[in-house]
Amino acid sequence: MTEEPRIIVALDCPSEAEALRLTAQLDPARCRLKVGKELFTRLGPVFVERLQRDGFAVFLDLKFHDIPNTVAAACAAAADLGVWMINVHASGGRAMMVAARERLVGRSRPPRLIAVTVLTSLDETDLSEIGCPGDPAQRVLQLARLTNEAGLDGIVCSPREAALVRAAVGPGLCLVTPGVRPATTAVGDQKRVMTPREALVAGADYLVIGRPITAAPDPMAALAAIESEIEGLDRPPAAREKN
Ligand SMILES: O=c1ccn([C@@H]2O[C@H](COP(=O)(O)O)[C@@H](O)[C@H]2O)c(=O)[nH]1
Repeated sequence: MTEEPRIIVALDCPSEAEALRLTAQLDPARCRLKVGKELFTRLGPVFVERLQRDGFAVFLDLKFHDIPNTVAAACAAAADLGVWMINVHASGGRAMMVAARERLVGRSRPPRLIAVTVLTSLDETDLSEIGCPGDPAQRVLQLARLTNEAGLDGIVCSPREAALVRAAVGPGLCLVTPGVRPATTAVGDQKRVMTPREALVAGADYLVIGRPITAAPDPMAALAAIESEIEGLDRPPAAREKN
């Protein structure tokens, strides 16, 4: 595999031993890793540094959502770890996203800063219950536009909204999509999903995939099957230009 990996494996594990058992089977040339709230709360920055020493590019998925000053400071702390990508919630608003972006200016290798639009575990009914009635895709689009205006590098959305967002904001915004399920795997708590191939065809730059790989009997074989499914698909410009 010569090109930069488009698959980000969500390393959602209950312990360091379990996480290392998995990463020992994964190849940093073929996937990036996403460290989320569970692992970071248990193991902290030291574990992130360990993964990077092992050669993995790390997306630190802590989804900051707070007042601008607090989020900007948290982003600076995350950037100090030297990770590849960090994120905030777009619903924290324009001022919060701008503050986060500005706090990263001047660093020699800043992380890519992206914003979560609408969690892929939510559908129209869930959104209505939290006071946001309407089509999830329209809300994603609204938050994608706001994120773009705030000058961030990309968004997290479901692959179902990728084509709509691409058409509206163009090739410059990086689209990172969880909610990806190979046809034979369980959907679980995800509600807006597509297969890996469908996601890339729709315009996703990166696929975040957890349980279909991490819960597989042979994680590397599961990753290889996904690679075969997406082989030959062109990389969208946002991913080609900025790895
Ligand atoms: O909208 C979102 C934002 C983040 N996630 C994260 O992605 C992975 C998905 O894991 P699967 O096992 O493939 O469902 C997980 O770490 C989430 O926290 C998301 O799913 N949706």
